[in-house]
Amino acid sequence: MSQSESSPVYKRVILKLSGEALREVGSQDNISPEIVERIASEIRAAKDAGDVEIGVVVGGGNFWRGASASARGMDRPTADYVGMMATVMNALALQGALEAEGVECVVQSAIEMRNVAEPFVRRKASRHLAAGTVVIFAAGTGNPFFSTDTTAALRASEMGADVVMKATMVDGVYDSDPKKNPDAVRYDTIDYQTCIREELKVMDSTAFSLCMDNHIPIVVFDLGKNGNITKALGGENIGTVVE
Ligand SMILES: Nc1ncnc2c1ncn2[C@@H]1O[C@H](COP(=O)(O)OP(=O)(O)OP(=O)(O)O)[C@@H](O)[C@H]1O
Ligand SMILES: O=c1ccn([C@@H]2O[C@H](COP(=O)(O)O)[C@@H](O)[C@H]2O)c(=O)[nH]1
Repeated sequence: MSQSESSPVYKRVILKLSGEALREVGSQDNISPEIVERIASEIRAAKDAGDVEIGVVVGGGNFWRGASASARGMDRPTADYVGMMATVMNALALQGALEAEGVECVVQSAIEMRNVAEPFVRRKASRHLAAGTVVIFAAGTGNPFFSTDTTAALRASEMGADVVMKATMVDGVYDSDPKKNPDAVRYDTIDYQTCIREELKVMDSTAFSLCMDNHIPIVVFDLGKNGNITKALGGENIGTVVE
């Protein structure tokens, strides 16, 4: 992929932010204001640098994961609704940080909570994006048994986005989980079918399938490295491309 100054590589992007990455390693706080500020300033820099429309889906893994709570005995749908609420907390924190950076921003929630967020309305969200406003999609899909990765794939499909950028705790897609296998090998590019067939758990298979069906490439990159969000949104090749 090459970047030209006159035509941005991506017109409309869905940026999936890891919830887990919002927590500082070793801290008791689920959200690090410093990390959120850094992310917000990188998003601002990307907007300043180019004409890119940015929708954000934020995960909830810094607070809660429904599947883990369910494995410990909690009813799965209830556990999943708790997880979706967690994403709303992260969305509000990010909204505050973006506004402090002077970035126009709204939160749209898939579960109605009008005191803190607009309800998710597809056409309104699309208009916000077209006007240059960052839209943070909170509360996942609004349905249990899904993930925020699937939410990113879904919102990207609905919004006609060019790409899903998954900013996470690893720097790409490997042939096995690099956190468990130090000998894991990273791919520069990989196809959706291989990710699904080999059960590469960097994203769930529903998310891979939805992107595949709608021809939306996915870029997986390391959120922990300063400047990566700005680079990725600017079209720099800094992770694994799934297409
Ligand atoms: N084949 C693989 N390649 C890369 N990462 C993998 C692979 N298999 C498993 N993983 C794991 O997937 C994780 C990223 O996916 P996951 O959805 O769990 O995180 P996240 O996006 O940070 O989530 P959350 O938003 O829930 O906090 C990585 O931290 C990595 O350990
Ligand atoms: O559409 C959705 C999205 C999320 N959930 C629940 O929220 C948590 C946190 O999301 P992550 O993708 O793990 O960051 C998730 O574990 C689910 O429990 C959901 O139910 N539906």
